[in-house]
Amino acid sequence: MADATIKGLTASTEQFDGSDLRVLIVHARWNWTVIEPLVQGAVKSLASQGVKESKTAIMSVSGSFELPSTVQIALSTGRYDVAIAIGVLIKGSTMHFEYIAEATTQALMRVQLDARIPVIFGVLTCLTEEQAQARAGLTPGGHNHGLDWGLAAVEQAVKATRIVGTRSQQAGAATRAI
Ligand SMILES: Nc1c(NC[C@H](O)[C@H](O)[C@H](O)CO)[nH]c(=O)[nH]c1=O
Ligand SMILES: CC(=O)[C@@H](O)COP(=O)(O)O
Repeated sequence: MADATIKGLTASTEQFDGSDLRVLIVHARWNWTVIEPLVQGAVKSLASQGVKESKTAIMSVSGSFELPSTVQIALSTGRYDVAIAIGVLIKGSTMHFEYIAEATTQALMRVQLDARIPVIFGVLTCLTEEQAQARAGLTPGGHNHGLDWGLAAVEQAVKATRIVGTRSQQAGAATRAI
């Protein structure tokens, strides 16, 4: 019998309505065979929670290192309620992996805190190609993590809206304060 695992995302007991959300996906093109199913998984998950295709923007960048700046610039437009940054780093023979993994992770955290808009961390940091394939649901027993990123995106965006109000409510509050 295969070893049981306790790992993984437990679904919330609450259902989140994504129908009003504007979602940005920025993905790298490095390691495309794994990126493509991850992006498809995220899109499928968003749609299953009501996010409209017309309100889902998808942008690509070359590598994971380019994710933070592009997410930051896009969020600065005020057009999105949440972003999902998707990249796949696979350990090679130099220290490239370690530097990019660390810098990209730190930068994506900074971008979401500075923007006060949730950024979902869809960056896999894999030691082997097989690890990446399993996490994109490409091998038996694997699981497409893009599905989880879509769930996290809608939950975070809805919860952020509950805390600060919708953008039109925020605009109203600012006007009254002035
Ligand atoms: N090796 C991987 C990279 N490397 C490319 C960098 O992310 C970047 O595009 C380049 O250094 C130019 O700034 N990117 C990945 O996403 N995954 C890798 O495994
Ligand atoms: C710049 C690169 O992508 C490359 O030199 C990194 O090499 P490795 O993945 O073998 O560490």
